[in-house]
Amino acid sequence: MIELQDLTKQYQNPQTGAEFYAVRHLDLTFPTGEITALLGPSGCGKTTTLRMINRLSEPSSGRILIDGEDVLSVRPELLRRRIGYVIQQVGLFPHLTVAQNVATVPDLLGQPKAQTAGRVRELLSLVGLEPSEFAHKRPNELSGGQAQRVGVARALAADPPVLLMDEPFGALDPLAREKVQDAFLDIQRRLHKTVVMVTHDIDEALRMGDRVALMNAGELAQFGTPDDLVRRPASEFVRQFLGEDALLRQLAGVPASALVLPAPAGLALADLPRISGSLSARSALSLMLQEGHEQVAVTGEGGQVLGVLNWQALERV
Ligand SMILES: Nc1ncnc2c1ncn2[C@@H]1O[C@H](COP(=O)(O)OP(=O)(O)OP(=O)(O)O)[C@@H](O)[C@H]1O
Repeated sequence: MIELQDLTKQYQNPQTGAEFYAVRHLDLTFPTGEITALLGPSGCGKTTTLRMINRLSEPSSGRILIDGEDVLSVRPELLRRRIGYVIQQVGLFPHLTVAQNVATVPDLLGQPKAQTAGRVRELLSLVGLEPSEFAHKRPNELSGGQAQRVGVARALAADPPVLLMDEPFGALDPLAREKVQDAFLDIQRRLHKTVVMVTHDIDEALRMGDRVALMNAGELAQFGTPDDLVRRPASEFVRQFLGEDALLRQLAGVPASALVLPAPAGLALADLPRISGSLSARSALSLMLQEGHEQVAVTGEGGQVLGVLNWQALERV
C-alpha cells in the first residue's frame, strides 16, 4: 500500500512571490492491488500528489511510504524502475518500434533479450494488440488508442507492483476511451497492481476506481468507494461536484453484463436492440431511450445473447 502522511507541497506564486499550497496536509492510503482514482477539479493538486509518489516532485513536508518504505530513502531512478508511469501524452520513442518501446525498461535493467522478447509479446497480447501485427510498427503508424495501449504495456514491462497513471485515457474519443478502459480493467483483474489514477472525469473515476479520492484545493474532500461518494457524499462540495445525476453516473461504472437477467420464455430476442455486455449500464440506458424499448438484449464476447437488461434492473443499481 501507499501511504501519504501529512503530505504538503507549497509553490511560490511567480507574480506575487507568495507561497501557496498545491497539496495541504494530505493523509491518504492507496490500498494494495486496487485502483484508486484521484479525482477533483482542475488545479486541486492531483498531478502534484501523483508526481510526489515517484519523486518527480519533492514534498515540502510530510512522508510517502510504499509498503512501509519512505520513498525519500530510495534513489529516484531506482524508485521509478519499480513504479510504472503512464501519462496522457504517451511519450513513445518515435524512432523505436512498438516492441522496442515496450522493452525499454527491461533492456535498461539488462534482462536477457530472449526473455524480454517473450514478455513483450505477452504484454502486447494482454493489452489487445496482436504482436505479429503491431510489434514492428512505429508509433506514427498507431491510432491514439493503440498508442495508449502500448504506453500501458510499456509501464507493465518491468512488472512493477505500483502503477501511476495521469489522465491516461484523456486524449481518446469516448468510444476508444471505453475500450481502452475495459482492456485495462481486464488486465487489472489478472495482475492486481496498486494503481493510482489521476482523472478529472467523474465517469472514469466511478467506472475504474475501486476507491475514489476526491480532492478540493489541495485537501481531501472524501475517500471511499464510488458507491460511498454517490450515495453518501461527505459534504456539499462532494454532492455538487458529482452533480445531480450522480446515480446516472454510477450506471457508467457498472457493466451491462452485471445486470443481465435470463430472457423470459417466449420473448422475441431478435426484436430487441443489442448491446455488448462489456459496455456500461449507462450505455444500455441510452440505447433503451434511443430505441424506445424497456429492455435490451445483452451479448457476450462471441456475440451470443446472455440475457436481457431491463428498466427494473437499472432501478435496483
Ligand atoms: N511547478 C509548479 N510551479 C508552480 N505552481 C505549480 C507547479 N505545478 C503545479 N502548480 C500549481 O499547483 C496547483 C495544483 O496543480 P496540479 O497540476 O497538481 O493540479 P491538478 O489537480 O492535477 O490539475 P489539472 O486537472 O488541471 O491537471 C495549481 O494551482 C498549479 O497551478
